[in-house]
Amino acid sequence: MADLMRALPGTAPMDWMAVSSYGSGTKSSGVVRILKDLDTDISGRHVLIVEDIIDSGLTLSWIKSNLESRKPASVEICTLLRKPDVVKVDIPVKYVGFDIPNEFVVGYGLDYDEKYRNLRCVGTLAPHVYA
Ligand SMILES: O=P(O)(O)OC[C@H]1O[C@H](OP(=O)(O)OP(=O)(O)O)[C@H](O)[C@@H]1O
Ligand SMILES: Nc1nc2[nH]cnc2c(=O)[nH]1
Repeated sequence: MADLMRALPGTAPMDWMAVSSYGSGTKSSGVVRILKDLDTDISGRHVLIVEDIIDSGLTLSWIKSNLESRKPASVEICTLLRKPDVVKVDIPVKYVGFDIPNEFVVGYGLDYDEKYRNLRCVGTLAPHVYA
């Protein structure tokens, strides 16, 4: 997020939502839980959702509908990483950093069971780590 903000030409107010559907696994549970909601009223505002990764698209599809129910002026999506499965759900993503293969990745903020977020790169884990 800090890297994105440094790359923007102007300033934009930011707010955070924390949601989880993966928990401590590498497969989506299919249930999205809000761990922390926005503090800002977004009605009438132009909203850019910033995601780290879109995999099945389930999380974003849920977040987008949830935010749209709050009557913003517009909702667009930006993601650092996008996996191929997301084509199965119809989510228009305005800004994509990298399209990546269908593998579970960690690093640069992405975790496996709350580990590896601190890696400066994005990479895959050796299979024995999941076992
Ligand atoms: O497109 P999807 O298949 O829904 O996956 C994408 C979501 O998965 C990750 O969150 P995650 O649920 O892993 O958060 P957590 O690690 O805190 O459980 C990531 O931050 C996205 O929000
Ligand atoms: N850490 C991590 N979380 C995810 N959530 C959905 N896909 C992924 C992934 O590849 N890595």
